[in-house]
Amino acid sequence: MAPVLTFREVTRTFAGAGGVPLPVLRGVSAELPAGRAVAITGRSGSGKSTLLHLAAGIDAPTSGEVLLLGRSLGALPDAERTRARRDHVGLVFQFFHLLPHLSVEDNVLVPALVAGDPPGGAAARARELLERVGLEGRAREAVQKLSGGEMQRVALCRALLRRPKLLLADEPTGNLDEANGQTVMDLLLGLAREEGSAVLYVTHSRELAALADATWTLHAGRLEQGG
Ligand SMILES: Nc1ncnc2c1ncn2[C@@H]1O[C@H](COP(=O)(O)OP(=O)(O)OP(=O)(O)O)[C@@H](O)[C@H]1O
Repeated sequence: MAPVLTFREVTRTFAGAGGVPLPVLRGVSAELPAGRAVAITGRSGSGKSTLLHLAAGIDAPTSGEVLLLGRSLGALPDAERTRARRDHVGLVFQFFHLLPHLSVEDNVLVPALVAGDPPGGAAARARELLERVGLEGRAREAVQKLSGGEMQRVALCRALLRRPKLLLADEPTGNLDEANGQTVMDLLLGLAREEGSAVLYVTHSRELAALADATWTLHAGRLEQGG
């Protein structure tokens, strides 16, 4: 079985100040097998978010390949790349990116709406996920009334709604206090494990990185793998 995610000799160079090339990733190769959780660590500016954006197909490598379930994202036509992302990748961000005026439940349902899934099945799945994160009683409330930790739990349900093979999270606890961050991280990893989703998450916290099965540390454009 192909790994969920493969980086093959990936480089990413940006145009830096004054147009000077800024090589952020200098040849990164790594594989994320199904069901594994990996934490990306490294100093500020080491390329953690860049790596995550490449995994999501939001950004493209300067050279090398990113493969999702064995298919090279760069080789896919735009529409197929979008579909691959929609069908197989769930995203969780630091600032939640929820639609403030919609209800909790409708926020969770957005990916099903975008994909044109049958509404009945999606609604049942949304309720099941909200129950698992302890928000079943809040389903009809406007999401903007929730606390930060609650909002991130909603965002987690949204990301998992369509049973993605890959869950990507960019500092999912970066905007939460320590206790809320721990709760969200426990839920994120616990639910992903139950669902069989592989997880790649960026964190600055050593404690939260230690919850993963492995760590990938970025340093000087290279990736070091740790147990
Ligand atoms: N679109 C872009 N254009 C130019 N430079 C960029 C772009 N995106 C990222 N960079 C640069 O690439 C480097 C790595 O950025 P990235 O956001 O991946 O780092 P990070 O490790 O996630 O940092 P942090 O921990 O501070 O969030 C930084 O120097 C950043 O300024």
